[in-house]
Amino acid sequence: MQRYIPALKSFKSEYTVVQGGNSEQNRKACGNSICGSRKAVQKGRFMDLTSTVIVPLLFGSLGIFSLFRLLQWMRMRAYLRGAVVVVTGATSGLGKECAKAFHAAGSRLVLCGRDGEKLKDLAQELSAMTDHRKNIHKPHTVVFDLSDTKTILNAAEEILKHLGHVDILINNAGISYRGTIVDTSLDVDKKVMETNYFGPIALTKALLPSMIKRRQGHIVAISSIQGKISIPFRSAYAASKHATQAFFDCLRAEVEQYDIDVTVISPGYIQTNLSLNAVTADGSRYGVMDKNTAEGQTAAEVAQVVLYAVGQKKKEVLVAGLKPSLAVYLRNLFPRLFFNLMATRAKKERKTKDS
Ligand SMILES: NC(=O)C1=CN([C@@H]2O[C@H](COP(=O)(O)OP(=O)(O)OC[C@H]3O[C@@H](n4cnc5c(N)ncnc54)[C@H](OP(=O)(O)O)[C@@H]3O)[C@@H](O)[C@H]2O)C=CC1
Ligand SMILES: CCCCCCCCCCCCCCCC(=O)OCC(=O)COP(=O)(O)O
Repeated sequence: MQRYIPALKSFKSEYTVVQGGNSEQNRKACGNSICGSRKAVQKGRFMDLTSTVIVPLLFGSLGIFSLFRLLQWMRMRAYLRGAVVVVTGATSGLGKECAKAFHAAGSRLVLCGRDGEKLKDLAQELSAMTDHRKNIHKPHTVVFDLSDTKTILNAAEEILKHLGHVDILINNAGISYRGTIVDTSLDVDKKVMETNYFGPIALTKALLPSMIKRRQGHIVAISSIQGKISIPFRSAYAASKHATQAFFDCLRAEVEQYDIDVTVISPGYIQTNLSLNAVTADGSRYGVMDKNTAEGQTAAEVAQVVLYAVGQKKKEVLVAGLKPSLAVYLRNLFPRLFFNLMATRAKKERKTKDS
C-alpha cells in the first residue's frame, strides 16, 4: 500500500513514500515523513511568500529610498551651487575645511578671519583646485576681528556691497578656554563671550535685514556639545556656547515666517588648533594640544556633516561620539547623576594638575 499525502504533491521529491505499514520501523519512518512534510509545506509557503511578497517589497522600498536620496542630493546640489556662503574663522581648522567643502559644492565663498595673508593663501589654494566646470567663483576675503563690533559692521557692509546678498552665513570662528572660575579675570570671560557670542550675533544681525528683505537666507551656528552640557574648567566657553544655542533657537522661531533657515551644529572633539589657541585664566594662550582634541574627529569629516546639514536644511545636528552624546541625555534625564559625575571629574582633574 502506498501512503500518499496530497497536500505535498508538488514536493514529491522531498517526502518519503512509505510502503506497507505496521512495523515499528515503518511507524517511525511514517512519523518522520509527516514531520518532514510539514516542514516542507512551511518551507514551500515561505518560499512562495518570499518570491511573491518579500522580494518585490524589498526591491520596491530600496528603489523608492534610492530615488528619494537621489532627489535629496540633487536638491542639495542645486541649493549650494552658486550660493553666496560666508564662512568665519576660515583660516584654520573646521572653518578652513568648511570652505573647501562648500567650494567643492560650487558655492561663491566669502572667507573671513583676522589674518588677511592666510585668507588670501586659502583663496588661492581653492582657486587653483577649481575645476572650472564645477566652480568658477574666486573666493572673496574679508578681514575682521569678532571681538571688535565696529569691524564686524564694516565687514557686513563690504560683503553686501561686493556680493549683493548672502545666502548662507556660517558662524564658525571661536576660541576656547581653560581655567578655574575663581582664578579667571572677568576680562577673560568677556573676551570669550565677545568672540563666541557677541561677535557672531552682531554679524548675524548686520546681515539679517537683507535676508528678510529677500525672504531668503540660511544662518548656521557652529556651537559645541558644550552648548548643551557644562564641564568643569570650561565656564566661559560652555557659557558662550549655551548662549549661542539659545540665541539661534530663538532666531529660528522668529525668522521662519521669512523662509530663513537656522541650523545649529554641536560637535564633539575635533582635531584642530582649538585647545592650542584656548585662553587661560590670566588671558594667556594655553598652547597645549589636548589628548581629546588630538583624538577627535577630523575637521574634514565634520565639514562634510556641516555641508550635508546645511544642504538638507537641518535645524540642529549633534556630531559627536557615544560618550559626549550620552552625556547630553544624562544631563537632561538624570541631572543629579550628571552633576555628581562632573564634580568627580573636577576633583580628579585638579588632583592630576596638582600632582
Ligand atoms: N575643535 C573642537 O574640538 C571643537 C570645536 N568647536 C567649534 O568649532 C569652531 C571652529 O574652531 P576650530 O576650527 O576647532 O578651532 P581653530 O582654533 O582651529 O580655529 C578657530 C578659528 O576662529 C578664528 N578666530 C578666533 N578668534 C577670532 C576673532 N576674535 N575674530 C575672528 N576670528 C577669530 C581663528 O582665526 P585666527 O586664525 O585669526 O586665530 C580660526 O580661524 C569654534 O566655534 C569651536 O568652538 C566645537 C566643538 C569642538
Ligand atoms: C549611561 C552612561 C552615560 C555615560 C556618560 C558619561 C559622561 C561622561 C562625560 C563626558 C563629557 C564629554 C564632554 C565632551 C566635550 C566636548 O565634546 O566638547 C567639544 C568642544 O567644544 C571641545 O572644546 P574644548 O576646548 O573643551 O576642547
